[in-house]
Amino acid sequence: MCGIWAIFGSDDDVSRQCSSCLKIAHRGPDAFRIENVNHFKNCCLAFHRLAIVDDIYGMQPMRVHALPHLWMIYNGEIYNCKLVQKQFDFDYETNCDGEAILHLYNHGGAEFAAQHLDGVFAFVLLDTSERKVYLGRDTYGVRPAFRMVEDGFLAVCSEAKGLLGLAHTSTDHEVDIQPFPPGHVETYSLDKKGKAKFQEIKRFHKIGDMPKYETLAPALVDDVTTNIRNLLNAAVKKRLMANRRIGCLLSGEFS
Ligand SMILES: NC(=O)C[C@H](N)C(=O)O
Repeated sequence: MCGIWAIFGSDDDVSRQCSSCLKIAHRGPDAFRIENVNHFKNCCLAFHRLAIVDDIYGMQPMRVHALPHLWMIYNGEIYNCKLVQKQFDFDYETNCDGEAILHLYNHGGAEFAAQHLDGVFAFVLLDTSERKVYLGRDTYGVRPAFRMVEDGFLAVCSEAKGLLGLAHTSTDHEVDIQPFPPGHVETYSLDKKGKAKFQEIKRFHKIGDMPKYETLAPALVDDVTTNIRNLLNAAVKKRLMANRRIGCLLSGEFS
């Protein structure tokens, strides 16, 4: 799982507000971190981690020495992290899958990054040099993300309950907490006071369109059964990039 929580442009006491992130503590049994960004005092990022890849250096908010202006939290698995490293000749600092997002963003922007991720993800990326915040979510919305925007205040969380009680002027009944739309990237700018201003929302991919990244899908042959077996094998294989010894791939329903 993993849980992400972030606020920008708060007028309240951030050190008090950030305790709301504990409402999603169940999403990350391995470690948690709450971080307030220097020079961006009214913003805060928090992360609850279920460590799947690089449990030593993969903690978040993720930062790398080569890109000190970027702060990122994400919930997800990026199956093609090694592939994009080779493709674009990125110099990774960690072995964590999400580092790909930072380098892809640095290479071509947020939409480009989201388009080149083969995986499941919900991310919040803060670029302190551009004073911009980017939100992104995978095409199928496998990883959850909710957000609330209220007059310069932006709050994001893996679960809606992490946003309750945060609004400055509205009550929880009035506040507009929305699921973040799958397959989209949204941009906010931060003014001098750190207030978040909506800039744009872009659909980076939709179901049915060919993805921009190189798929590892095997070539189709004339036999349907062989195709199903090959595609299923490839789909399972690409998900085996985790450091965890045991995994469970499940599709189904419990009633
Ligand atoms: N689990 C996550 O959502 C983040 C990342 N893939 C990790 O292993 O920590």
